[in-house]
Amino acid sequence: MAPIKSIAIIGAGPAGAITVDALAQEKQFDLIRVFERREKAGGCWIADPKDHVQQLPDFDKIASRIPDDSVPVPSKLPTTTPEITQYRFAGTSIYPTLETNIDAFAMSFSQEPFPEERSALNISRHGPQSPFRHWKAVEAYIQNLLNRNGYQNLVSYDTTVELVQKDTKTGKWTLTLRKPQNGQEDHWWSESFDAVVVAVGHYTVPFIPFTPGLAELSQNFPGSVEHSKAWRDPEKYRGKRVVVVGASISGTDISFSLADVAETPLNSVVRGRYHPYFFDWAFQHPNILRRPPITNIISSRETGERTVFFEDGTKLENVDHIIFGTGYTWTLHFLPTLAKTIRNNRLPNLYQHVFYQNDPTLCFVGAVAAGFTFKVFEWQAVLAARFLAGRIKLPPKNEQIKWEEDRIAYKGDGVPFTALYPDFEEYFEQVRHMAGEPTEGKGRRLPKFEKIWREGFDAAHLKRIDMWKRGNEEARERIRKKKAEQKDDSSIEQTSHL
Ligand SMILES: Cc1cc2nc3c(=O)[nH]c(=O)nc-3n(C[C@H](O)[C@H](O)[C@H](O)COP(=O)(O)OP(=O)(O)OC[C@H]3O[C@@H](n4cnc5c(N)ncnc54)[C@H](O)[C@@H]3O)c2cc1C
Repeated sequence: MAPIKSIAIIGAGPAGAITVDALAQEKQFDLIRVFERREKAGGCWIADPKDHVQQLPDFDKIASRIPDDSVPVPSKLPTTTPEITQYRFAGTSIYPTLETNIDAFAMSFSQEPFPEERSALNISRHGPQSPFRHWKAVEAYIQNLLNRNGYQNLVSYDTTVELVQKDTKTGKWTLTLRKPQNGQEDHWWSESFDAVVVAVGHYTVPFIPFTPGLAELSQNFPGSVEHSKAWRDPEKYRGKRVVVVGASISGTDISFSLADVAETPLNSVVRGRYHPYFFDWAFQHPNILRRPPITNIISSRETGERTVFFEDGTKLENVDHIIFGTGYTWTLHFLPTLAKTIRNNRLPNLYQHVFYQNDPTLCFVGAVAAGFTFKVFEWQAVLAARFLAGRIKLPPKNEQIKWEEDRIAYKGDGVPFTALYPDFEEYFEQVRHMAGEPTEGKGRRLPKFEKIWREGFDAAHLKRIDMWKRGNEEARERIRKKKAEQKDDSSIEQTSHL
């Protein structure tokens, strides 16, 4: 491999930010450039400045199983912004009360502890000593990482990478870039690099399972179908008849937040990734009615019908809202050939989830499922940086392929392939050994995996279970009191009739 002198990083979220530091600390590269389509760093942890996303636009696209996230880049540079761009920019998942869901110290990078400050708005459901952090603290944490050492100068904000192509003659990667120009035509240009690190996350394009009648419902009753990405505040749903679909992190949080707000009972569709020991507690809320998956929806603008049918043959009429907490679809619109190979929310041919086997000058940081995210990004970033600096070699391609085959045999070929849970330590240590130690002060040092991180990770889940148990108990108490009051009222009434 020819020496790597210039590197492009796509994305300035947590993965991109730590990659900048890992690359810079190798002190080996002439040029590091970061391209970020948002106006500032932070990725998933920055709010939409306009916060206009009450309902996601272009519902037809998100209702299909695999949303089309591609922007055609013609050989002649276009003069107008492709329409679909609107959809790709469609807001963030940030809502005012969002907090981290794992303990701050288990989530932080190894050399940058999370600031001590607790929930900025003091809205934590876990009390003042919450181990979790408000999203604004995470945003500041990522931006601080880039503020040091002049890293901000390396970032081109408001810049979307629309296409990445390898020129086989020069061996360089060419990035086609686009920057909006304040009401005027977008500015398009290209830049070339020896290597590219993709750090774009995978929480952009909402996934909504195909459901007969859903698109019609959305058309007949705009605002009735939403994705958790558009979730902001429970008040909007007060007294409304709501179905929440999904029982992973978002679906559970939304169901629990609505249980005392929406019309009772709240209908929660629970199946699929439902975790019997963890999320189960939230669904034991007395106001939540678990429902099996939706089979069909019938709606009519003329008659006002909005009926949802479930797998067990039951139905629910006059539904006001269906909220899908059904996750996101991985997309890579700027690498169209690779994008086509994405299956079951994983990109095949990535050795150690980082190196594209056919050409390891294309690396990925963050192409893994949730769990210890920030630290995993750090380990991956350091591994990629050491390799691109020419300080370590990768095993031959056949061994890389064998690694992937073995993992498929162990984890399957779907989402669990990218889940490092429960073998976090094994992966962290493997990557650390591969990356090796810094030489002559060059490179970021990776510490040994500490058991305490894992304990912190598990403790966070226990804290959430405690919160749910407390909430359930309080709700039961409220219901008991209400029933007792009603009983008192009716006995007074009866007495007065005597
Ligand atoms: C609601 C929600 C809550 C979460 N809570 C937690 C939590 O508590 N703890 C935890 O560890 N994880 C959590 N996560 C997971 C989250 O994905 C990670 O915390 C982390 O933000 C992922 O970092 P990333 O850098 O890989 O991706 P992102 O944070 O998504 O950043 C990717 C960046 O790439 C940019 N980008 C994408 N495509 C392009 C392009 N073509 N050109 C230029 N720029 C591009 C994006 O604008 C973005 O800034 C949560 C996710 C969501 C959605």
